[in-house]
Amino acid sequence: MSELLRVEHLTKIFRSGLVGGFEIRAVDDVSFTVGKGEIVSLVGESGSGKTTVGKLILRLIKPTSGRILFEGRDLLEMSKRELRQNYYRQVQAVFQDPFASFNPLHEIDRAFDLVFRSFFPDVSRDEREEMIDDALRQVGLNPAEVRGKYPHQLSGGQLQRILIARALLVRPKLLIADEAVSMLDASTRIDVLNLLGDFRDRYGTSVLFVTHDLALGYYISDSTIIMYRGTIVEMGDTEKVFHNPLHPYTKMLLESVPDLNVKWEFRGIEPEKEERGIYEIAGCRYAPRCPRAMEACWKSRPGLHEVEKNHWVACHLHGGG
Ligand SMILES: Nc1ncnc2c1ncn2[C@@H]1O[C@H](COP(=O)(O)OP(=O)(O)OP(=O)(O)O)[C@@H](O)[C@H]1O
Repeated sequence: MSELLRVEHLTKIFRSGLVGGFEIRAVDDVSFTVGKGEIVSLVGESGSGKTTVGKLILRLIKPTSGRILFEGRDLLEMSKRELRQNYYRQVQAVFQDPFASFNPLHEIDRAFDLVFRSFFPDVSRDEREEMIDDALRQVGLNPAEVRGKYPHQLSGGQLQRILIARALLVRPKLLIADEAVSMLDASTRIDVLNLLGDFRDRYGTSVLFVTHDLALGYYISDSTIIMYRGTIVEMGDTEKVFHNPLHPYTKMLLESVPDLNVKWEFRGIEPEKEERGIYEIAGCRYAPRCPRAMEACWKSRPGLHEVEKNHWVACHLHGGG
């Protein structure tokens, strides 16, 4: 599979407070690739840095260090004009809350205005109407039922489909879907996920699927990246990561995926985690929570190590030295 996106040693440090403030390494030395037509899930709990990675790729924020290459071109070397005219035609995004993406005072049709102004300024009115109808049909909506409606007259699933229709209208090479199905009910969620898979199969669209939900990641992706506190702890072919998880954090995550045979039970409330301490640890950031932490885990940060073809893990238990 040829490469579309390459992220190299990406780091983003946020500084919190002025005097006596501290640094949050939201993304810390993260490297991975997304192939053409590949669906990659970026999985991790809240605060692991997933959204920050997505924002860096969308160039909404600048990295502290590291590079992002799209088809070999360094994003930092692209001018604002190039980003607007070329990059955003190739890289589109859909976010979590569909309601937040629409102006409640405007008909949903207005959501397409910017796309047409930016990328199809010369199409006629009739062509434009036809393109919107066609895009809506492609995401399983009946144009007659949704056009001319206000956001409050449609469901979250319908609005999210409209946003996906808008993103896919420009036939991007990469779609960043950041918790894009999290707010939908279970059956709509699968429909929307299937839609992403369908687009990949039809048009070769690559997808970076950002989620905290392992089951959804497993369902849709070819490759999986597991993040913990800004770092990648394990990544590789989805089947390998899920069926042969090696990092204690991945194992813990997989054990906590609800299973029909396991009933939820109260296990006490986890104490508040000390954010500051975690970012200052010299070794593995997972060490404070890891049941198998050894001396080395506190002293040095394990690097990603290829344990089998297309399966990497950053753990001292598995040779990451
Ligand atoms: N603009 C910002 N300023 C300061 N800290 C930030 C900023 N954006 C994110 N962070 C911090 O960076 C860390 C990673 O945040 P990020 O939103 O990328 O995580 P996430 O994995 O996407 O979590 P969630 O699923 O809750 O959105 C968090 O500790 C967060 O508080």
